[in-house]
Amino acid sequence: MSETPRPADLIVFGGTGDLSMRKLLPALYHCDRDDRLAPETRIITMSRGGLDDADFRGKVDAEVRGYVPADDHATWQRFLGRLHHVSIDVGGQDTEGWSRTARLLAGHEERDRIFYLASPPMTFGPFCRELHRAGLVTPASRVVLEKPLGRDLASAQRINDEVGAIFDERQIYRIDHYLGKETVQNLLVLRFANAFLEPIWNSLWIDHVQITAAETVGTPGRRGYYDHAGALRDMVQNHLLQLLCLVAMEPPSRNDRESIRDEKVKVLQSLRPIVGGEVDRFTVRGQYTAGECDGVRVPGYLDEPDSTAPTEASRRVETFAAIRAEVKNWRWAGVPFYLRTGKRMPYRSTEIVVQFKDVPHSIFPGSAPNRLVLRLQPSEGIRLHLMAKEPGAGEVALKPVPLSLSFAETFTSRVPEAYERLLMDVLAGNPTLFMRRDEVEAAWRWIDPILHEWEAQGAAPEPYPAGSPGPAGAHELVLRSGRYWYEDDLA
Ligand SMILES: NC(=O)C1=CN([C@@H]2O[C@H](COP(=O)(O)OP(=O)(O)OC[C@H]3O[C@@H](n4cnc5c(N)ncnc54)[C@H](OP(=O)(O)O)[C@@H]3O)[C@@H](O)[C@H]2O)C=CC1
Ligand SMILES: O=C1O[C@H](COP(=O)(O)O)[C@@H](O)[C@H](O)[C@H]1O
Repeated sequence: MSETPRPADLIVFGGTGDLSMRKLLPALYHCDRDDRLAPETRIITMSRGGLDDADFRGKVDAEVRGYVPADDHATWQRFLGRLHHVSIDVGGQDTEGWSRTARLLAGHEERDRIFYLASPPMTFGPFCRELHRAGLVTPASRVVLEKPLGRDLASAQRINDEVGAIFDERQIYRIDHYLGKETVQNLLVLRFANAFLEPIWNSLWIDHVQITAAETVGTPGRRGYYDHAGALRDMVQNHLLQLLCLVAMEPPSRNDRESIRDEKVKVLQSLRPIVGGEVDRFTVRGQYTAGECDGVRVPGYLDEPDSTAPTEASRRVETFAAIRAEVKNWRWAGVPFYLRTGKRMPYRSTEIVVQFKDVPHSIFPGSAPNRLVLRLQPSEGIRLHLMAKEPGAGEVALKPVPLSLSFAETFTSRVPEAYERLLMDVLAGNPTLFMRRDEVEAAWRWIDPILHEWEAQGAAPEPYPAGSPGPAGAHELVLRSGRYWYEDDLA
């Protein structure tokens, strides 16, 4: 039986940004529609845009409507009624914004108070300090920090210190929305609730692993954020490394937040550092130029529509990154983990491909190694590529055939968006699927030398046309060891 939701005030800092409009507000609407928000729960958003409640509701009505089902007018109106907006310039000595926030929150100190920081990471410290100064942190407060936490190890440590000066670690929820995706949670179930995989889940049987997060979207309107992030900080440091951890981790002793997080940290600490001259051999960076994506002609990164003009930072930022990583431990010695992510790729797909080794001695011509594909999105599912005999008499002819599990076909209930799950976990005070400080910092420790080398070189990334599967260097990265990317699983 589901618990009755408790009334809460959810304060979303960065409430007019891309994340809020595309993901958070649609997810909250779905929660509302499923009666998972208490009637009194309010969503108070903040930005510098000078909007009031009515302006903001109008903006959401116009912009978020496209991301949610248009079937329930009454629920939509109820949802709009929960929204409030405070115009505030954090870090800009804005006292009026904080006074208005205090007036809105006054009298509701007993409620759960969630501060969701959906804003650039450099605003996290100032926001927490100003929040504390305004006297708005209650014992029932929690703070959610979006990724990437900082832009390198030093800034991540500083932000962790700054936020930690105001909130206890138990009140801090470091979000990586990939951990809320159904297939990602299913990866743990697949590995640790089935006996057959564990004996072959190692370097004796596995040749290599590919983790791809390909997007068709570009970065229109996000130059302010993206020029200072790039694909390595935006996707690899967090989402892709989290996926790598879940594939590579040892079986935890319990399904609880500390046991799982302990095992993930061990993987991050076992990653072989990529330093100095190795960076050119083991990493690739690209930036999209104009091309055709999803059948539409789109501009290159530098010509994306934005309120600010491209700068030198825009020219150097990567919208595609690929890395050959290695986990230096007994289980994974010699097994490359290829990671890649890119904007304006030919398809939207996030997949983990586990490529097994070939049979030690083949008695049939045309055999190919088995491959396990975990598809995170779209159409979540698991596929195992096996060899089978083509029916017929005469010579045995082999054919690779997939054994497929589609979640949509197997389970009738709607697969919730990752943010729905995670927002509900924050409201319920459950931090299991959130990252611990040492985990985030261990990821930065591995990423830092790559960033430093790229920055020291100062070179522009390799161009690739929008709608293509990334720069030529990405193919050379895998080809050097006689491998290739599995595009056919993704398309
Ligand atoms: N977009 C996405 O799909 C995802 C984004 N994220 C993370 O979420 C964060 C935000 O990303 P995104 O939404 O794309 O960024 P945007 O640039 O689109 O939005 C940033 C938001 O923060 C507000 N803001 C920035 N500085 C201040 C300030 N000093 N005072 C008040 N408000 C401020 C902006 O409002 P205004 O400028 O009007 O003040 C805007 O609402 C980033 O850390 C990103 O990594 C994480 C997962 C997915
Ligand atoms: O964190 C981010 O994720 C999105 C991709 O998320 P997905 O759930 O659609 O795979 C990405 O577009 C964005 O740049 C990044 O900040």
